[in-house]
Amino acid sequence: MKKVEFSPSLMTMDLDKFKEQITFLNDHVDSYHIDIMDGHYVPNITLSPWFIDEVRKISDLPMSVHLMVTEPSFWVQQLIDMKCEWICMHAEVLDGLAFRLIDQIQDAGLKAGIVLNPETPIETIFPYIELVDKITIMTVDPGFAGQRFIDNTLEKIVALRKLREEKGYKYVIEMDGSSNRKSFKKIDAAGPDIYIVGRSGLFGLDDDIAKSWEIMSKDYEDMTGKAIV
Ligand SMILES: O=C(CO)[C@@H](O)[C@H](O)[C@H](O)COP(=O)(O)O
Ligand SMILES: [Co+2]
Repeated sequence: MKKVEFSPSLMTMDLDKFKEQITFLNDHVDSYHIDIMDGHYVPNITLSPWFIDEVRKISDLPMSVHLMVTEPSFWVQQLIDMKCEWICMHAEVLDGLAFRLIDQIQDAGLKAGIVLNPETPIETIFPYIELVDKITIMTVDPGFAGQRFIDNTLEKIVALRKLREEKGYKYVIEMDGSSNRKSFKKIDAAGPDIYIVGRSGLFGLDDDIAKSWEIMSKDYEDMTGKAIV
């Protein structure tokens, strides 16, 4: 069975424990999830390219940027210049830009991802789905941590897996939003490749990141019967 990956959403980490948490997670996770918001696409402002540079000083792990912005072109070029390994853009702002931006990212040797809001159907990205390296299904409304899990988004994960199997597409499937003890079982049944874990699933579980990781691993194992490897 293919290994499930966990990618911490760093906007929910404890900034007063930045070095301690990143140093610990470097040995346990496969990538970092960096939420960049512009205050327009969603009514919030969080991380930035500067933050990626700070993480890079103490980590060699791939960074996956989740761009919640109305002008993706501006941010994409900056992230390409920084050689950010995964650049993920919301499908809802890609009309008339999708092919150009996906090419731009991939021509630079980086990976292009597409993110879908809870109410956006997977059919929206069918014209370019065969090109993309990752598809992220939002399981909450974008913009904030601590929101309720939207169950019917999981149907899209199931459909994407089926489609990949049938057509031989290359994308990996990621979920983002409120993955924790309460939702692990239903997420596991849908079967994404990557779980984004934030405050409710990881950072908020204990003051000590090693203990939080241990609790999260146990939660996942209790709820799915599978160990985190
Ligand atoms: O993109 C977003 C929110 O717009 C996510 O990456 C969240 O940062 C994460 O899903 C929070 O998870 P919880 O803290 O709510 O569990
Ligand atoms: Co995100």
